[in-house]
Amino acid sequence: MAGNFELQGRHGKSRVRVSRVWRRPAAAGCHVIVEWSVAVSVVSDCLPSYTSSDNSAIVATDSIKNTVYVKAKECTEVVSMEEFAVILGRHFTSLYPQGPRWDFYGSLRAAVFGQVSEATVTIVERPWERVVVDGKPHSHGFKVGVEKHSTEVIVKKSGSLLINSGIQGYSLLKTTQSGFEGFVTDRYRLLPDTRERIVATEVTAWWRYPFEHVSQLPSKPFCFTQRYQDVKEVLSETFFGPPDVGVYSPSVQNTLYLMAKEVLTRFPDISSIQLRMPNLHFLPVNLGSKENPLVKFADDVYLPTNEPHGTIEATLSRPMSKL
Ligand SMILES: O=c1[nH]c(=O)c2[nH]c(=O)[nH]c2[nH]1
Repeated sequence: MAGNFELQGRHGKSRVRVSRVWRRPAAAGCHVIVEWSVAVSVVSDCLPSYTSSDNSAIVATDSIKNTVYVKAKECTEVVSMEEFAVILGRHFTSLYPQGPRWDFYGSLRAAVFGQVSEATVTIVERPWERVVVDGKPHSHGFKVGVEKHSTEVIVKKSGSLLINSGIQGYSLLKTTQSGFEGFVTDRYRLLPDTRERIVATEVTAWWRYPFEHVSQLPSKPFCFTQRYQDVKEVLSETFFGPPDVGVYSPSVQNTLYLMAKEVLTRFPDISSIQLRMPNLHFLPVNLGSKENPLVKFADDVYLPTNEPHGTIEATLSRPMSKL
């Protein structure tokens, strides 16, 4: 309580850019590099700093930023961004307070202040990908890819944990095997039924791992990075279908559902997935007049657009356990 009002606050540091290289000896193979943009936000018992000039319980956002670099340094073995986020979350929720503090007059002052009860760590990766030269993966050469892996981890002082991971900017398109027909016909409808169109989207996916307490984290490191690659592959395989014939999509909605279902079917260690798939329309080009039919559309020339676009999203979860 702050006066007659209820006050809640959180603070932290955003866009902390850190890159970590693991230089394995030549015999062990390749160098590994990651580049992460880290945001840390803590809920802490420093309400007096909002309501008065007492900053004694604030963990400075500058110290939060410094911690990111210290922890990156301490990771002598390759870690995934999910593991790194858990390391940071556990650090902030276990280090503070460092024990009771006593003020000048010997009274207990800070035993309860400064406690970080919760830390949210968000990381977005810049997708450096190993280059291939002469058909061989390069030991220390990288180029930037497109779609981005990210994670959001929430750790509470109790050890309660939430790990979400995701993909952003995953652009997919197919030139056929897509249609849209049988939808509502009313006075606003102009769109004809079609069984032949381009479908293009930029997938944003978020999925949740089932580890709900730090004690449930697998002791043998679970490879979150590999799971990210797996999910990406399953999403694209389901979107496109087999290379030679593809798979017919009756709507973005149906394709989205099948993509989400395939992820949950293939990966028991994912408890739910949210997909956002904007429908980025490729409009048929018809130009001309009665006298001068300049361009007549024959499934060949399109006007690519992203404004306006359809917005289609859904979340698919496993049923809650009845236990
Ligand atoms: O796959 C689609 N779903 C829609 O909901 C929709 N609406 C629209 O105009 N075109 C499409 N396509």
